Amino acid sequence: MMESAGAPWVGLNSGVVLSLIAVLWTVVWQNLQRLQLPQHFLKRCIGRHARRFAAIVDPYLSVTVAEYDGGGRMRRAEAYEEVKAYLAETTSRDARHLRAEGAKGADRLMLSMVDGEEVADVLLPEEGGGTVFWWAYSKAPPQQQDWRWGGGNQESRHYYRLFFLDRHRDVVLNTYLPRVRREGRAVMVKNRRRKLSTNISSHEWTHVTFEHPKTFATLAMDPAKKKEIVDDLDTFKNGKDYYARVGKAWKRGYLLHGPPGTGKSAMIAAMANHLDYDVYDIELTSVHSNTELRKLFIQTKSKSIIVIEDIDCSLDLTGARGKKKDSEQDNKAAKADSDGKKDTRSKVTLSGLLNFIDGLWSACGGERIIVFTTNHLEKLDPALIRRGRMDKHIEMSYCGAPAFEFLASTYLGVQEHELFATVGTLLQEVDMTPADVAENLTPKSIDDDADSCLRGLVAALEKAKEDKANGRGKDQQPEEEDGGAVAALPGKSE
Ligand SMILES: Nc1ncnc2c1ncn2[C@@H]1O[C@H](COP(=O)(O)OP(=O)(O)OP(=O)(O)O)[C@@H](O)[C@H]1O
Ligand SMILES: [Mg+2]
Repeated sequence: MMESAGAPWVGLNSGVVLSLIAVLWTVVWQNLQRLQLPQHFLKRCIGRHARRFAAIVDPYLSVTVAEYDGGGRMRRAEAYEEVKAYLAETTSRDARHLRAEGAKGADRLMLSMVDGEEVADVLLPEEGGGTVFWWAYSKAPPQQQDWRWGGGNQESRHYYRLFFLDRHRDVVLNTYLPRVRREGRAVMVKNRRRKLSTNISSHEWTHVTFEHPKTFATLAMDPAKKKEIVDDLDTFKNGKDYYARVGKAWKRGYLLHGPPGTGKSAMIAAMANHLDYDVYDIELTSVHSNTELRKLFIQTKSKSIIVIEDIDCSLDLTGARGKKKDSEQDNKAAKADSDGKKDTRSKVTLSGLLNFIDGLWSACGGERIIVFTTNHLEKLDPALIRRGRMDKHIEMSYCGAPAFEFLASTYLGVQEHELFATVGTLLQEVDMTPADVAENLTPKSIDDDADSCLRGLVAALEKAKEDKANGRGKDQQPEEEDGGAVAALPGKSE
């Protein structure tokens, strides 16, 4: 049953009616003042009657759910997201003008109201049924905003407003709104498309839908090692109670190290797919200070993997903590180089990063994984990678025979072949990354088959062996800019 008679109060007509009443009220007020009645009498009189009068003029109360609440502009209010999701699911049939966004699943759309649109909603039968509420969607004009929200940004902020009668106050606050939030959360989970976010500037994330195909099923590595990692991730994901019980922040740090092309980035994608988490890829060189790093972190949501790739390249970490006073370094970090030289390294300091990892973790809720990757483990400050910060160190190494056989099965669909033994022996003699092996196993033309691909791989391995014998192997490749030799190569673990 719809109380459609109530609609005009919140519709276009309400504006006209209220204006008339406002004019009348002003006239009455001015005449009362002219009568020169004592102020306290006026106040008491108005106070007593004002609520009753307001209830006659507009019997509807309202609850506003704003896009950004008291937490500032950093993060959209959860309640707002939940109401939006709830209304998208339950009332899109009633609204006349809708906005559509892509949802999970290629053909699906998530619908929401456009500005100024109103829809009705009713209580469920078990909640008493029948009672009608009105939801309106609108935006606050820029001048009404808190200046802290946008600085110079004059964008409007949106809000949902629920209208209801005074006699329904209890049921709205204690039954209806809690259900709206619950159901909204369920809709969000259903429609959730995972995001890959990266910081385009020092304080702002931008995101695309995360659709990386890599899974643990297609990641070549020692099966025992793979199982250990998958178990570790599962234990973490299901460990909410455990972390609460032992009083630890619900987070886990992984350090992936190994030469280029050994699958570190592929492993991160597999982790995100396995856990169904979002990924935040922090580009440290765009972050100008520790404060900005903190701001970026505060904006991340739970159920996410925060990634800092090639940590040794983006940050001057070695011994930084010992050499300089932290606060001094923090201050300096915010300023440009005095000699005007362009510094491509981040101004984030080691102490800033350490605070970021363990200090703030605890304050910002849980279920976050942080992953560092590096090609040079020995360059990292021990403080950064000690257990408790980087709980699990995973070495990604050159391709061994088992990894090769796994790749042959994935890429070519062959489990056995006469060249397997030759490839296995050659892989013991030369270092080839899984990336290079995978590339050799990828058919390049329509005529390529398992045979030709494997022969190509054998040829590539023999050439690498010859180069190594002639002193042109990987170990002799260019030295680093700072003159240090390329790190000692880790042995095969497979
Ligand atoms: N162990 C592996 N199993 C399956 N594919 C792999 C493996 N290692 C690498 N690859 C493939 O090789 C390519 C490069 O790998 P990836 O980018 O993960 O290397 P990386 O270790 O992150 O290198 P870098 O240190 O240069 O960032 C990817 O396409 C990936 O799918
Ligand atoms: Mg990588």
